[in-house]
Amino acid sequence: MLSVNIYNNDNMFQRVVDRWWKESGLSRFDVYKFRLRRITGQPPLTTNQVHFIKRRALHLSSTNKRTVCEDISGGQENLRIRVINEVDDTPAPTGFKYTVSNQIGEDVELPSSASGCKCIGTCTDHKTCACARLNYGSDFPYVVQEGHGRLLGAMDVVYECGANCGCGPECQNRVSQGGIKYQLEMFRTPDKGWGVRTLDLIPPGAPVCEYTGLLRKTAELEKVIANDYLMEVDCLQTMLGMGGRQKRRGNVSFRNPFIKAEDIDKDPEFTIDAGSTGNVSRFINHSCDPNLFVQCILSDFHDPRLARVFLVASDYIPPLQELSYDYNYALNSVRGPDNKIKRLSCHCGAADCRKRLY
Ligand SMILES: C[S@@+](CC[C@H](N)C(=O)[O-])C[C@H]1O[C@@H](n2cnc3c(N)ncnc32)[C@H](O)[C@@H]1O
Repeated sequence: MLSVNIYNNDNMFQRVVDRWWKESGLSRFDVYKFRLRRITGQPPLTTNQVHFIKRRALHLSSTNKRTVCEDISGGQENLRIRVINEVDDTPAPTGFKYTVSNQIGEDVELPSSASGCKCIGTCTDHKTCACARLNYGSDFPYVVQEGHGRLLGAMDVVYECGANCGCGPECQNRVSQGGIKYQLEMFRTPDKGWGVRTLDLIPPGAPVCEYTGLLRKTAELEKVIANDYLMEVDCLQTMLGMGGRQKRRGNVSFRNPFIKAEDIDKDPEFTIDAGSTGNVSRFINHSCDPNLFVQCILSDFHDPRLARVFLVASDYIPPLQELSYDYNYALNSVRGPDNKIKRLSCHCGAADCRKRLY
């Protein structure tokens, strides 16, 4: 008989493993799942701090939590994002302006909007939806169940419906649009500053949040003081197999009219700078064994150099688990103002941690 110990606050609960099985995760890793059974006579796995609430699988009440901010978004997100500090006396972060969508830098010119599809209401037929047909496999990239959409797999780029499409906001090809859909919480970590965790169960493929900030030319960033909140928009490089933050299928053909192949630079032309303005994504830490991946999405316009960047669940993420993605820095690639190589130790705690972020 196999049993496991579950720790919740100071309590230890032992459960029998009833059944276990293997599933394929989105990133093609094997995921082992265990169905647990309470031993006869044991108390249920719940404390007075833990409640089950409808779809929101697990929600910690605030009784023994120190809330330092009721909503870091100041009411801008659909769901409030509480900030908790049970570690030290650091107050909620300030010094940045919360923004739910990208701010456009002065020298950045946005392309004109894509023409969009001619569907009405909601797009249902991938053969006739002009946006669906731009995707790998000429299909809709998402499955939508009970109002929640999930990507079928990581893609070089996802084409969603946008501003000039005939369909409306309920369309199944607009899953990333309309703000956050899972309850998130910011919390103070012992060794990584602030971090973000989910209070909901997030299924694999679900877009969790957009990485927002000031969209600026990467070259311009050399003139300003570096910060820890930069995200290069490397959609084009990913599409062309020139690198990029995450492993991709690498099977999307390059057929974008905006850019001539000979003009393409190895380095992304644009970067989202969340140093002074951004959203909850700027607080998501790095892990060498992450539960989110970076996904570029095109909707209103189709220039991949200016794609929107999302963090998407790579697996089931249970309530209270910290969210993380792989920052994917090249080792020794970060230099200080004195031009000396900077090093930053990694505290992600993964079994196969690479020990350094950069
Ligand atoms: C984008 S910010 C993430 C939010 C940050 N923790 C905060 O408090 O604002 C990136 C910075 O967080 C810290 N960080 C993120 N992941 C880390 C990790 N795995 N180990 C150590 N520090 C980490 C590093 O200081 C890094 O430069």
